[in-house]
Amino acid sequence: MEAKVKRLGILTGGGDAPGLNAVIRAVAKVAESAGAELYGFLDGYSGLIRGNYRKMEKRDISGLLHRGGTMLGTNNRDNPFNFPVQEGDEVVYKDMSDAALENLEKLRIDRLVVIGGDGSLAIARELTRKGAKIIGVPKTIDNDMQGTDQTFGFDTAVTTATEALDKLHTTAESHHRVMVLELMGRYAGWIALYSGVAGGADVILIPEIPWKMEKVAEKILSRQKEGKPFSIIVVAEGAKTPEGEKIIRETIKGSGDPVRLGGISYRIADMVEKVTGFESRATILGHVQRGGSPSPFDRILATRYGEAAGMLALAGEYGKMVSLRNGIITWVAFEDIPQGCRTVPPDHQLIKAARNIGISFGD
Ligand SMILES: Nc1ncnc2c1ncn2[C@@H]1O[C@H](COP(=O)(O)OP(=O)(O)O)[C@@H](O)[C@H]1O
Ligand SMILES: O=P(O)(O)OC[C@H]1O[C@](O)(COP(=O)(O)O)[C@@H](O)[C@@H]1O
Ligand SMILES: [Mg+2]
Repeated sequence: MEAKVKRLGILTGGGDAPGLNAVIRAVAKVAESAGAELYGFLDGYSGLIRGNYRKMEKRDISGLLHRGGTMLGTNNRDNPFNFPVQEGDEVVYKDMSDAALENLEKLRIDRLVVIGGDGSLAIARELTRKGAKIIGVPKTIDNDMQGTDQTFGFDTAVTTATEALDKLHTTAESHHRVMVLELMGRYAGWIALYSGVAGGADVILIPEIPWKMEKVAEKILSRQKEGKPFSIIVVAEGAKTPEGEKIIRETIKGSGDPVRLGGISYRIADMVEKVTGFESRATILGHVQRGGSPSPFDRILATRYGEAAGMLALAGEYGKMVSLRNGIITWVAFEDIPQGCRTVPPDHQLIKAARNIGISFGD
């Protein structure tokens, strides 16, 4: 293929997700076969603003497919429109988007591939309005992005969470306990729902479905009556308490979305002990869900996304995000991507199926 475009840039933004390296590899391979150069910006948008980059050579992309994380580094704080700058003893937040655009121009980067979640791609959309020519690739373990049916990283996170559930099962059964597993996902319950079903949870609590302690206790006690004096509860970090409170672990100064959720599982374990008399323990699985080698599904999805993004960029397209629709890779214009996070519809088919096989959602 003879490319219109001769020099591509690439960066990864937001929390890392298994499959980032597989996307980078696919973009690099299509660029190489079209005779185009590829420049990788380091640590997300901060590399673009500060001009920290590396030219990607053939040797850089070998051995990448199965590697977790991102070889380029990433960052889930920095926003070019509100970027921390040291002024004397003080850190002040400034609009540094012009510096980002100037670096693209200085390096004569024709098209930039941004691999990121809703936050990083919202920034990409703003930069596009200012003249940057960007192709987006949807990433996040949370699977909460609008404009696509699935993000890469989700399948691996679900696999990791399912393995954790299998392990919690044996100890729950041995000790006749209720084990509560808290999973990531921010304001969406996708990881909790999918791994809860895959791991045989008895109760799944997600932000999308308000729940009551009595209903959770009912499920635990009915299992006890059936001769199963142990239970597994999966809870999404974004699930609220029955009183509607979301549990925040910390707020990160300067971040566009400063809230970091965490801790609901401890509240639930305490309530379960009080209400049912069962001994209960909480586990927060945490960043293990973001790490490790991508599953075959994620390697394939990431490769398909990377190939499509590279081809679009090389053809001179921009202002588009690659997307998966009904098993087909396609694209969606940035301005046609609905705002906000894609949460689990409470009437999702998997929720119905889960209810029909006896899983409680606490409602
Ligand atoms: N809705 C938003 N609009 C604009 N910028 C955002 C938004 N949400 C987050 N950001 C910025 O985007 C960066 C990346 O967002 P984050 O949610 O951490 O990762 P991701 O790209 O995976 O969604 C954050 O540092 C934050 O500054
Ligand atoms: O790494 P941090 O700053 O603790 O952030 C944790 C958050 O990032 C995630 O792991 C991934 O979210 P993003 O893909 O939007 O970055 C969330 O599930 C979690 O709430
Ligand atoms: Mg996000």
